[in-house]
Amino acid sequence: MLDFHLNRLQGTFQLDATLKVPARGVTALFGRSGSGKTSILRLIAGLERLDHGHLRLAGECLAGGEDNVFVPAHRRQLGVVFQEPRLFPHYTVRGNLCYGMPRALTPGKRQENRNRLHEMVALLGIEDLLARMPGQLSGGEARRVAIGRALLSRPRMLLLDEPLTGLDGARKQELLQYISRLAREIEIPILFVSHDTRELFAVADRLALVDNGRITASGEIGDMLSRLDLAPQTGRYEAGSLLSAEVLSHDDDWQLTRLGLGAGLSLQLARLAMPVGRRVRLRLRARDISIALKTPEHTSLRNVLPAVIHEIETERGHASAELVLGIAGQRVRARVDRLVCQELGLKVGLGVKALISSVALSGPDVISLDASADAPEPSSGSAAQAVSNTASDSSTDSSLTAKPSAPDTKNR
Ligand SMILES: Nc1ncnc2c1ncn2[C@@H]1O[C@H](COP(=O)(O)OP(=O)(O)OP(=O)(O)O)[C@@H](O)[C@H]1O
Repeated sequence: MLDFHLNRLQGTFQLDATLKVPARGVTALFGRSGSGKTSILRLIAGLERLDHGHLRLAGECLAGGEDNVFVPAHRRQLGVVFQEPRLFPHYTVRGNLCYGMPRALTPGKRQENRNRLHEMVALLGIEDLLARMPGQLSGGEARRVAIGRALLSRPRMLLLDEPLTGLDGARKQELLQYISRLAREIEIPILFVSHDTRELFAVADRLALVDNGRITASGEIGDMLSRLDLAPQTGRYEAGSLLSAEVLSHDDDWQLTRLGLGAGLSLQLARLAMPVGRRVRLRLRARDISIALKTPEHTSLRNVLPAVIHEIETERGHASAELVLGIAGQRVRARVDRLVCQELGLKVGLGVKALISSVALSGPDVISLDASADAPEPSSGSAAQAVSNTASDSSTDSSLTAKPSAPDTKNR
């Protein structure tokens, strides 16, 4: 477990952030540009000193505390990837990758290191770069090498600050999947900063909201996204929910897949190239859900799910109302016109039907949760592209401001 209270005045900016991060899984720091995310990572990495507070990792105090300790950055054993990859300029790419790898004193361990290096090089697609010097790399190539070096060092924690910026779509998806898989396989905390909500949906287990130097709320990502009181921070326009589901069946004739949500309920969407039984995380946008009082007849909508209204939030001056529905025991956000809310007599506790178009759900909204790196199940037809598990490069749907800064950072 990582546990911190980081207090530091930098210029006129007061950082005062408190958080506990479990030993396992990915915690995303999310907040506007200038809210303090990078400052938090720099303090944890040991690149800056605290004014007050403490930083403990697995029970060991790395900074602050009663004795005001300061373990230098290179002794913290953290894997750090910041926006600017800082590679050792006099080492080749191979030298950079091997630099932090654990010492191998037996032939077995040496072989293990070779295997890990080989696997990482293939994953990052940097086979042809191994003999090059950092000065001969493009920005995206240098980023990949920095990620590889951080992961190969067997860190006690990973700090990733916008690690995928500048990578192309396919490479970004592979790395996101890898990070997500890694997080489920290894028992170290991962702190991930990104302004791209799709990246966060793909990898984060928990979300910590950063605002003006403080962590204002934190929790399991699905819960956080479905909390209406956090809507101003988590984003209104692209508001949605993350649901747990499982691939139940495929219909190859009609190129459809059925996902089980639990409690005997299921959803249909375009054919996914994932095997039956695969556990997934499904992203549902609030604006893609309509409400009816009973099951409509003769409709093109394939997904009609019984739901109960848990919360309603209407705001004068807004055309829409925000709802939180309970569907198969999961919290799902929906958005309808305020007028419709009144006309249908929607109120907390009312049983309704949630209508979801299968067209609104696409492959990138479905993220595999299983650790296995098995190749996606082959699929014919256009839906084969639905295998892509997460963000596309072409758009980000964060309602928050993308950040422009590239702080002066060191990788080690
Ligand atoms: N060395 C410094 N001296 C003075 N102020 C600083 C220093 N470093 C950062 N700041 C200020 O601290 C605040 C937080 O910066 P930080 O880089 O942590 O934000 P961020 O949330 O990571 O932003 P972004 O998403 O744009 O990267 C900003 O107001 C920034 O101007």
